[in-house]
Amino acid sequence: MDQQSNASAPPPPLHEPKPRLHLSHSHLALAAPRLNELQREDNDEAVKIPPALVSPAFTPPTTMPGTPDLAGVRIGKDERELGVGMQLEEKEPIVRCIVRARIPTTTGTEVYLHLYENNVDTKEHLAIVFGDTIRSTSLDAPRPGETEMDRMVRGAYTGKLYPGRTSSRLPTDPPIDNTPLSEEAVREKQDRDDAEMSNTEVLQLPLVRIHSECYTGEVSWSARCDCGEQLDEAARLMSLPSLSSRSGAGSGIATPRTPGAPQPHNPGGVIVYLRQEGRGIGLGEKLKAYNLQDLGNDTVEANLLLRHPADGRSYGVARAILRDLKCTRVRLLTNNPDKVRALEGGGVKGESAVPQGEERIRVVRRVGMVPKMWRGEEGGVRGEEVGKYLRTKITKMGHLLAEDQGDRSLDVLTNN
Ligand SMILES: Nc1nc2c(ncn2[C@@H]2O[C@H](COP(=O)(O)OP(=O)(O)OP(=O)(O)O)[C@@H](O)[C@H]2O)c(=O)[nH]1
Repeated sequence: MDQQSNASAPPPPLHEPKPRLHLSHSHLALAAPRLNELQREDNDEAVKIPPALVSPAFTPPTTMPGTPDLAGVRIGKDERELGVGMQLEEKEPIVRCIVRARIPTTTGTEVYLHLYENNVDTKEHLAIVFGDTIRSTSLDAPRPGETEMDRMVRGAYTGKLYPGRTSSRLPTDPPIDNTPLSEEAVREKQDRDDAEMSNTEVLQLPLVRIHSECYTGEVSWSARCDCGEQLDEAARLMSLPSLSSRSGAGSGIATPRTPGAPQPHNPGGVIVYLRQEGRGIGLGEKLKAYNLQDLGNDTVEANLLLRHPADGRSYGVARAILRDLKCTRVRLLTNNPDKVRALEGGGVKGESAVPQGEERIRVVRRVGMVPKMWRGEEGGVRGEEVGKYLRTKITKMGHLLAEDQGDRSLDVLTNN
């Protein structure tokens, strides 16, 4: 006998298979000299036994004080132009937040984990949301036939859940308004000149990090890369109390507030966690790349020797997730210019089709991520291997770091 269910009908699937990435000739050309050298060595049977692996150092779960200038640096014209390493997408992805849940963390900060589905791949991309002001439009949208319990179970509630709660909304909540903005309203918002924003206004924009999955750096304590440290640091910065001016930067301490003065609104933060392991090549291929690195290649050469692009990632899903979270003007934590370009819409072939009634993302400021080792701080990932990796990111992948920071850091790295 059919059982009556009061659960809402599942939404239609969003997924369509993603076209395979193509390797450009320039990638192979870059790798060719090293490839020839390897082949020559191979013929001579002279492949050297790799030096012993350095023991992996532990990436501390907590981060040290020390805060970059959270107002960030203005984005210049060059950073807005299309990069060479980026994978172009055929169309703007569509995303939908399937479920959200509160996660109390070991540092005491509560975050809201949002799990997304999309129409370009079958991966479970995530948004880790800090603060209570950022909400997902697709999660909050009512679904036909759903009950209040359904809404609470999928995380579409306001405030906090507690035993016995029966409504997903609080009596004081304003009605849900999911009407798309008119074209005129969008244009009006977009026309505002970001350059005219004061630092105080900029600090009211959400802090965003687009992070790509790194099993080795985040789970198995790898000191080959800085991924684990960057994830911890992004979380630490997003957990800081509202920073209302630059004077708080550098100390890791929020600017003291004058008693009675209006409290600055905390803009919150988002780590978009993309399942693009190994810069998009997957864990298996990344492990092969590590073996090629032990054989004397750098991180870019190793990818190319495996016939993968130096960087096989794309950021359309991140763009769509940020729009879903209504984070359209952001401070972006990154050294990677491709992320700035891609978020602003440079990652789609031809004209970027931003869905009607939605805004284009603007990276109003870029906040650099400087490794602790470079800042002369304790902790963080250190060692010769991460040094080489960071140097390659600067010299071959165009990562943006101030000259003096770069030079100093390279000294630290090479004298290690
Ligand atoms: N193929 C490959 N991938 C790596 C290697 N080391 C780290 N990764 C991957 O690189 C990605 C980390 O990049 P991110 O930290 O998101 O970004 P980024 O390009 O370094 O730029 P930032 O925003 O400045 O950190 C993850 O997917 C890692 O798995 C490597 O040696 N080879």
